[in-house]
Amino acid sequence: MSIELESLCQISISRTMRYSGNLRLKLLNWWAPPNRLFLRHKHITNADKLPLRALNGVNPVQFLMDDDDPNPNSVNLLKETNFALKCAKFPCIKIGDSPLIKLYGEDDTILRLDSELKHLEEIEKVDKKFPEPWHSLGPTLVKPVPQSFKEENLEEKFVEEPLPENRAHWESILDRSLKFLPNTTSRLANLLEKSGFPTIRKLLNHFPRTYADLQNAQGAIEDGHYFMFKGKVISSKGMRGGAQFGILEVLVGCEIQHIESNANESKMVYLHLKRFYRGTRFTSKPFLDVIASEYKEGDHVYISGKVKKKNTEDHYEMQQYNIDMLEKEEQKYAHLERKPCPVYPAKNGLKPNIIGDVISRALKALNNKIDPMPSEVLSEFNLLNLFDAYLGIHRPKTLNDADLARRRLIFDEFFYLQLGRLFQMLEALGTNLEREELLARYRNDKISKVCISEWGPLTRNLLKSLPYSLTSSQLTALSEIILDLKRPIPMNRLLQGDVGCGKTIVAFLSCMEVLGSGFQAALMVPTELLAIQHYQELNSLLELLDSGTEGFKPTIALLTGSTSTRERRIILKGLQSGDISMVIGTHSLISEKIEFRNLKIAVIDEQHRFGVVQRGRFNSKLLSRLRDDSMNHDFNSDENKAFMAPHILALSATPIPRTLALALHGDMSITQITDLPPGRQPIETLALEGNEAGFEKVYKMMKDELVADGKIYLVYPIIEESEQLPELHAAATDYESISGKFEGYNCSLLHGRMKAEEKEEALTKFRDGQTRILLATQVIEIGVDVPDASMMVVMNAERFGMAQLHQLRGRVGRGSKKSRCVFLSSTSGTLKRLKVLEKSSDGFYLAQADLLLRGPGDLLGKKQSGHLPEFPVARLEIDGDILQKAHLAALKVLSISNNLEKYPGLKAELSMRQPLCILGD
Ligand SMILES: Nc1ncnc2c1ncn2[C@@H]1O[C@H](COP(=O)(O)OP(=O)(O)OP(=O)(O)O)[C@@H](O)[C@H]1O
Repeated sequence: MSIELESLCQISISRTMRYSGNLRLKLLNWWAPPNRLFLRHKHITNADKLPLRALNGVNPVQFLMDDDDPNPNSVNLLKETNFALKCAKFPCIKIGDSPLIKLYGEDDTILRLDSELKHLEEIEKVDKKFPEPWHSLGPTLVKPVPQSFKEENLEEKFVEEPLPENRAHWESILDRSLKFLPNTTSRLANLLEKSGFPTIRKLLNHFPRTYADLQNAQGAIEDGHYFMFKGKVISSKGMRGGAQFGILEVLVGCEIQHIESNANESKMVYLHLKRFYRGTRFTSKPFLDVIASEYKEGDHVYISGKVKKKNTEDHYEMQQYNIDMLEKEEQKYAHLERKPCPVYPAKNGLKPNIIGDVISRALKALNNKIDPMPSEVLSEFNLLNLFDAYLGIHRPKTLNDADLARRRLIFDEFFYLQLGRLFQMLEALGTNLEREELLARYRNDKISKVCISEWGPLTRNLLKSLPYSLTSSQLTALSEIILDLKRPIPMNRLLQGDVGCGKTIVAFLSCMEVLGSGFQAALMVPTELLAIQHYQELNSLLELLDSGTEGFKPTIALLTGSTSTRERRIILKGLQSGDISMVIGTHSLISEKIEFRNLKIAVIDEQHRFGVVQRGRFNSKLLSRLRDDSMNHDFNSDENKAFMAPHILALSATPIPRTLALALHGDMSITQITDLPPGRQPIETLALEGNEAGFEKVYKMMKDELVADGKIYLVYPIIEESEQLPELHAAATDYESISGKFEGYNCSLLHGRMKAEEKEEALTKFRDGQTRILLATQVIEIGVDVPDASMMVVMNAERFGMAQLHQLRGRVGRGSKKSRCVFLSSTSGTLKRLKVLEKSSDGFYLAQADLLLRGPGDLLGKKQSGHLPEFPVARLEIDGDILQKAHLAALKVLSISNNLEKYPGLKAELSMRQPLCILGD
């Protein structure tokens, strides 16, 4: 009985088995020289796949079924099997006289490149006991291939394999299983899959940990180093290594320059290249002869890999190597340039060499059609195409190649993140016009001139009444915001500025622009204290309004957790009816019960404390109302404007470097206030050890400050003394002793456990000058504004993060008075970090330094960094410029095709990387 294969390269026995119940094919073949199949007893089990090859491409291969099976059942079963039935399902195998049986479905049929020899090698490679052949480092050189195994032709077939309809080329290759790679047995593919490489993309994204220096073996050859050689094969032997394995040993002689003596002298070194094949079946003579015959005496070869000295002088052993045949004359005499050699990290027990070897094969299977990135983006942003990037990172000729490749791969990480966020935002918009409008805004993020005359009368009125003039960056920021407010789509803007730069007034004026045209505004802040402060400040500014001109004075309400039920009810009613124009409050503003009549702007102060989720909730609450309403969606009609999602203006004093801001808020426009109001004096900063001498010095400084009419904040890490942390100073505990020490100057206490009115009273007394020393915890960190506070002392300062300390320091120096800040450390060891603050008062610089020092997670704190996506290659702290480019590129792509219809490849890639984005989260 025989099975005929029709140019078939692989049979999945498991499919046959499944199909034919208990059928066990006893195949006699193992591996094949040109015209015959070697017969060997082998039971094929359910899981086995046997790679086969049509030996001359035309004649069918014959498999002989062994009728001498010691187990008669299998033969009987075979005989009893109704092949006619099977053949209907598998029409390309012929069993006996039956019609052909097809083993795979149309899509799965892949022409395999496997040679039996390669198959055996792979089995070796997964074996843990022996070192594996080393992956190729010289892709330009020719590899010796046994005559009958025409690898190149088969590779071509792999690449040109017809793709299923609607599947882009890059999608079909990069996202395919490793099974489809040339020379990869299913056993190896399964092993790779289990180790975390289910697709070719995953494998190619396993980047080298570092690059070893692959040197031309000209000088001294050091043990354990990577070298490349050119030489001639002296002998090639296949040997039995006992009953369990076969060994191929190729001896190569290389003539190298002997640098220890005269420069013109050369010497011979001998390389013993060893490869092991584990398994009794690899000990047979025919097998050993065939592997040995791959290399013939006198062959010119190129070898690269790690050397190990042998006992005999000038003899080296190489078990991790790559060998390529040098066929062209110029290759034989060309100088070998030193180059980087990728060193891969192991993964889930999989050895780096196996990984490197499969990566080599994957690279061979790719071509430059795999890149979905539009060519205009590649050229505008000076990027390598993806194919070259993969080659560059895995097989660089120079370290510069690797660096260029790395930049392209980082670009992708950022680009798809930005594209996803922007795409999602555009998807949420109804019409094409709105999308174009939004993109136009992103493109012209910066405005060139400020036109105050185009602002609303209320805004101009308040501006005129201010006791100071806005700085130029405050004016530009406000213009950008007002321009956004006039547009028919919701703004999503982040206003950043260092502590005390005057963001609040910009936010107030933005709200006035909206209130003046009859809409409502909401200002949400993280603490009650801040809500009260803003409420008081806005009311006192409105008092200054020149009531004679326009006559409209908006009504402002304060809504916090401490607002009484009765008052709350009145406020909610007022917001619903529109009688209240603006509400300032804490996160109670996003509670479900609040209904606005026509909210047009929501300002979120210190937005990083609320996190992206809460910001989104504010938004979606109103969005859902918009969707629920059965009105027509013409955004320009006045009625509909009331139901449009509100404009969002987020304020952030935490100086997030632009890089981080983009990564976090890729979907937001960013405005930065870069200057401070005039007349500010630099804060004199001192970092001291909090020992006796340190405290004495500080008390002396405090006394001087009080005598000079100053006001002092004392900041503590905790409220009450703690037994667990005896070294920490506590605000409430210190109150008595400080009051005693500075007799004649009143002190007050402010901490989170106090009631809202008590906090307000303490702050008001301090602001009014009734108390001159305020002992506080970090509740004052955010937004507290007492312009004439002139000194701050922070106890156990190392307990606070750098950004936090910078925020705290920003509570002083907010007026024209010269101010000082002292950071006291618990020990001398912790003083060093605090000294950085002595040198710089630039929040952005400090944040950047923090980012470099501690990485993004630490800078933002756990809560917020959870919103940061993970970047496998990129490091936010150093790759900010690439992120910026990626942002621009994403905008460019979307402005050409805002639904990505023109770029199906990008869309496919995006859906693969961020499926929720395309599906609609
Ligand atoms: N252009 C200006 N000229 C003079 N003083 C100004 C100007 N703008 C704002 N101020 C004042 O500067 C102080 C700090 O402003 P504001 O509280 O708005 O800063 P901020 O950026 O919100 O700071 P923080 O991040 O600390 O909350 C306030 O007292 C404010 O009145």
